Amino acid sequence: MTWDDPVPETDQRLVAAAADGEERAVEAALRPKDLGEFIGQERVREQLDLVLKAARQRGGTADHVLLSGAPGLGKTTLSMIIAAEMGAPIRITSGPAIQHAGDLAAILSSLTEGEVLFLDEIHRMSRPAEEMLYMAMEDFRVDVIVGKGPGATAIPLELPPFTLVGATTRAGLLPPPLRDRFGFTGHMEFYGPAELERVVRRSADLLDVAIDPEGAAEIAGRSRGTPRIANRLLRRVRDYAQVKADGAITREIAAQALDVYEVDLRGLDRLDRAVLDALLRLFGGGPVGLSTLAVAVGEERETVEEVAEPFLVREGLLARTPRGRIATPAAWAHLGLVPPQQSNPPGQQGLFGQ
Ligand SMILES: Nc1ncnc2c1ncn2[C@@H]1O[C@H](COP(=O)(O)OP(=O)(O)OP(=O)(O)O)[C@@H](O)[C@H]1O
Repeated sequence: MTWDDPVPETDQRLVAAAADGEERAVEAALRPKDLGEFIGQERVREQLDLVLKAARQRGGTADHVLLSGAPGLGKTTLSMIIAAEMGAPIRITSGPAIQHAGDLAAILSSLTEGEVLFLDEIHRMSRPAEEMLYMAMEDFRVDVIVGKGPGATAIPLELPPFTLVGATTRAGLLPPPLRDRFGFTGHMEFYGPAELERVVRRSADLLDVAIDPEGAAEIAGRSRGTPRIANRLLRRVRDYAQVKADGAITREIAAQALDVYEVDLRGLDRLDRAVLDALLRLFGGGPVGLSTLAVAVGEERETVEEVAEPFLVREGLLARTPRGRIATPAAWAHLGLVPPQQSNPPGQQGLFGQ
């Protein structure tokens, strides 16, 4: 596997959606092996099931598949399931690992018939590689350039039919000619609490950890809609249950453990809460500029903007406005604080109606 990029420090948080190589190795044991085992994502699952069944009935290779969605929602898992359902081997690489068109040519020319090529972070591939991929996807052919300058010649190379599974967190960044060459695009959504609870119970089963439904629900509720985070929290709660109790996970044990790890009931961690806390206590709920907020929290501007804010916005706790960041009523409620009295004329909803 080539997930070569180092995970930034801020992504080493317990609630980060990204994973490093070590974690991916641990995750391998928890991956569902077929579509029936894959929890949630009903629509994508159903559509993919049809695509794969039809390809199998025709005795051919499945169409190229593009999976988009946030990290940790199961794109890699689905690509492995596609290969398994087609009875085909899978090759895994990523956009950033393909710097030159030659890197891609080497991979493509070594594929066997029907093989699945999983290209993670496909939006981060180099432009020449991307252009080579167009032809490979459409005509199962690449032009290998031999030599340099005016004497360079293109030698056409036939490829066996293969299925490309591209994964991206940013479907909008893909050039339309690339997007159009996928026969099927599946958009992965964040998971609901009931689905995450199933993920936790299934993983606990595989890890041979006793957990009751309330314990699973407690972990699910703090997992930010993301199976990867649910599995990671489960592993930390398992440690706690083993050291501090009899190993079994109940609601109480899960809550105690996640309090120790500073992951709150809604899945906010220390950084998220620090941002909200500063916004509410120091700036009365805003509006306040991003730079000022970052200084108040003692973090880089980018950290606040790219690491903390997306989840706070998604949760409806913070809003980005042209005049600065503002807290929503839910943010006051979440931190157990009372918004300051407003002196606005009747009909205006305080800070939020401005
Ligand atoms: N639907 C699901 N049911 C059960 N477990 C799941 C599901 N989706 C993901 N997981 C688990 O979550 C973890 C992360 O999944 P996966 O690596 O497939 O995510 P990803 O979307 O490819 O992430 P990235 O974008 O970072 O590569 C794995 O351990 C996987 O088993």
